[in-house]
Amino acid sequence: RDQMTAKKVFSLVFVRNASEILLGMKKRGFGQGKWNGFGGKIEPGETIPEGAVRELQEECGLIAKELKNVGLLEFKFEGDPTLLEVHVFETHEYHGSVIESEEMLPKWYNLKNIPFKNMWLDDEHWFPYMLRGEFFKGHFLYRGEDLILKYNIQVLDKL
Ligand SMILES: Cc1cc(-c2ccco2)c2oc(N)nc2c1
Repeated sequence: RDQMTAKKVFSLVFVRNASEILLGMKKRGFGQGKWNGFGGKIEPGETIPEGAVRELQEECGLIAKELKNVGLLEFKFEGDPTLLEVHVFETHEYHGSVIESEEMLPKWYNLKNIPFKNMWLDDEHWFPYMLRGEFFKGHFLYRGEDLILKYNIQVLDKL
């Protein structure tokens, strides 16, 4: 059946320094109660990187001076035709100071101590690719938020 696949495009930005990664505890809405990168829906009229820079500043106060696209994640929820397309970025060069927002409580984590038990279940599968600097594409099928039915991850050469 040719079902209109409603696609929603999101950004997801991780701020890195040599040994740490900045995560935000989502205080409300989608993904509430989970540590994640900073991001949100790409708005009409903005490019994906522009949306990524905007959401990062809105959610934690930092202004990214450069963004590196490190991967692409696609999510489906069983019983929901919507495809979530999440463009993952890293930044190592930024200015401003980290502030708590209504959406997010930011916290630096040592790369050896990432709180996967309080993150989306898919993160444990693809974080190693990101931390190795590999460009990855992953697809995950969820049943609710607490069960991954199927997934695949591939390492891609740069686009
Ligand atoms: C289903 C899903 C969605 C997101 C998301 C939405 C907006 C930004 O990210 C995720 O992020 C992570 N790490 N796992 C995720 C799973």
